[in-house]
Amino acid sequence: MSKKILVLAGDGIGPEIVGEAVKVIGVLQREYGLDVELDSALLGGCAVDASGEPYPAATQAKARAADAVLLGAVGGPQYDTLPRPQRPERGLLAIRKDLNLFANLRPAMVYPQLAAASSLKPELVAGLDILIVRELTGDIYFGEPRGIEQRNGERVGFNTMIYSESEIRRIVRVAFEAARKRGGRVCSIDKMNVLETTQLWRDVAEEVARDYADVSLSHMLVDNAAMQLVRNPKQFDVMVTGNIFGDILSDEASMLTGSIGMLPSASLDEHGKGMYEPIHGSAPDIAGKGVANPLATILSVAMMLRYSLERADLAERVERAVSRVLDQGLRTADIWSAGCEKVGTVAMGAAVLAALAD
Ligand SMILES: NC(=O)c1ccc[n+]([C@@H]2O[C@H](COP(=O)([O-])OP(=O)(O)OC[C@H]3O[C@@H](n4cnc5c(N)ncnc54)[C@H](O)[C@@H]3O)[C@@H](O)[C@H]2O)c1
Ligand SMILES: CC(C)[C@H](C(=O)O)[C@@H](O)C(=O)O
Ligand SMILES: [Mg+2]
Repeated sequence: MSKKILVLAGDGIGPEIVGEAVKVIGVLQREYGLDVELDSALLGGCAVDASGEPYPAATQAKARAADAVLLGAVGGPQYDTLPRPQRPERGLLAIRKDLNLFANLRPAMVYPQLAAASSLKPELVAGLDILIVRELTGDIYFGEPRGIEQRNGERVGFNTMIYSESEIRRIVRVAFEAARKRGGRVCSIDKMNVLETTQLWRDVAEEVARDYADVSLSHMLVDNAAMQLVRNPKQFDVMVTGNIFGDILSDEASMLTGSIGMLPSASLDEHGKGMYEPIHGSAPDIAGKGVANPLATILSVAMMLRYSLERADLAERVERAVSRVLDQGLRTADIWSAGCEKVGTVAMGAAVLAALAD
């Protein structure tokens, strides 16, 4: 039976980059026997515009019924003054929570062709291949109480950082399982010197490690981890951390690879259902200009093929095609360097389509 993919283009550059990724899926369907049905729905600002809600019931029903979801990005300055429940980002958090997508895999890999595009020296990043495993449905993002209120004659803002041991255990297990198939090393990132939540995180990580004699576990405080990522990023194999630290560290790691426009992600539940999206946002500063890099979204399709559609062969085909267009010297503006050919979103997508046959 065909698998169902729900496409949520979202806002800003979302429709531009998702357009190219959907063309890739189309070629895989027509020429490589990928058996999927595509449907689409609204999430984020476009959904607010249409229905007043960022995660409408119609989208929820389709998302629950889908085997995998492909998302562009949501948000934009025009929505930043809306009441919080109507903000596009709330829609994104709601779909992650609703589908129980607790395991966010954010690989940061440096393509050899792009080592010079990194903001670090090429020798520091050449060959870099790290996996950030970010918990996605807990932490300060979802903790209650939260709010802004008057206390003693002034406004105070507050959020709650909270993790249960079962939430920590299941994400740390994901990291250990991934490490087993890679370099065999997990570094757990916390702030246990200050925060009780992350003391528990460290304790549970140690407990999980007892079941994985073949994988080594180390710990690092998050401030040091942020520094080590730019000092010597190749020391890491798998990094596992909570929602807020993972958000920040994965954007930092993206620049090691040349551009945030290169980093895909998979957000998975316990059963292999997933949502796939680039880690970047809706990039309002370049939306509508046809210059956004579609490769993170196309590489997110590769992750979907691997994790939700059981087509690792096609995932490799897509990843090879991306590497091939980089070999050809084609670059969107964010990864451009002297001597390369600058192309826009559609031309980059077309080049990947052509390279699929290689
Ligand atoms: N998953 C998501 O949907 C998601 C993620 C992050 C931010 N956002 C939202 O996106 C909006 C903009 O946020 P921001 O500006 O902080 O982050 P952003 O990631 O959208 O943009 C940061 C910078 O990176 C550039 N950039 C991002 N993606 C690119 C691509 N594919 N090609 C070339 N350049 C790219 C942008 O032009 C910008 O200069 C906000 O509303 C934010 O909430 C959404
Ligand atoms: C838009 C925002 C809610 C989101 C997050 O913080 O998780 C984004 O930054 C991401 O990394 O996917
Ligand atoms: Mg982020």
